[in-house]
Amino acid sequence: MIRIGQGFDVHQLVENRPLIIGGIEIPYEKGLLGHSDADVLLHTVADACLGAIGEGDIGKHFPDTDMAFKDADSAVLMEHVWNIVREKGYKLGNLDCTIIAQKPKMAPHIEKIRNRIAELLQAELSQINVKATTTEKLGFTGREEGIAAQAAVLLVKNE
Ligand SMILES: Nc1ccn([C@@H]2O[C@H](COP(=O)(O)O)[C@@H](O)[C@H]2O)c(=O)n1
Ligand SMILES: C[C@@]1(CO)OP(=O)(O)OP(=O)(O)OC[C@H]1O
Repeated sequence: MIRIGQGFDVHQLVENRPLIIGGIEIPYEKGLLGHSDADVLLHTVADACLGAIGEGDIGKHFPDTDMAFKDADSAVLMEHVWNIVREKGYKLGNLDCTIIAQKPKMAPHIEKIRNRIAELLQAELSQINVKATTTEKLGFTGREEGIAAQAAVLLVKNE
């Protein structure tokens, strides 16, 4: 059996926060605001995985009202989600995701992010694709008020 999931997330860009995307810290003058480390890409991937197995979303598993998740490392949340996926008997088919950011330029960081996600999902590099796009200065991402991410995942049931 195969299952498809999709994810979408947005976090506000503010001063005095580190910019963490896809499990890596990116040197930049601003960072993303959230209850956790606000890793917009890992939240999106986690949501896509939870969606594929019919397990709701990360807010259900890690409520932003719970101080246990204050400043949480989203890589740890992602590992937790991936354990749920594995316990249900699924492995990764492939993951495709997009970071929507006017700035910073993501291209120099894409391979590192891809490697980190492959590590977190216990997958081959060829199963993971990470893209970036601007919105041509349009909308909240274009005004650099925030960064969004979306993902599509295919999970395959172990034989
Ligand atoms: N934050 C970003 C946004 C885009 N890129 C790369 O630039 C290419 C062109 O972007 P457009 O928004 O004009 O389509 C895009 O395909 C990415 O390769 C980036 O590195 N960082
Ligand atoms: C990750 C969680 C939990 O710390 O908080 P945030 O970092 O605010 O992220 P969001 O994508 O708004 O929702 C999921 C949350 O419950």
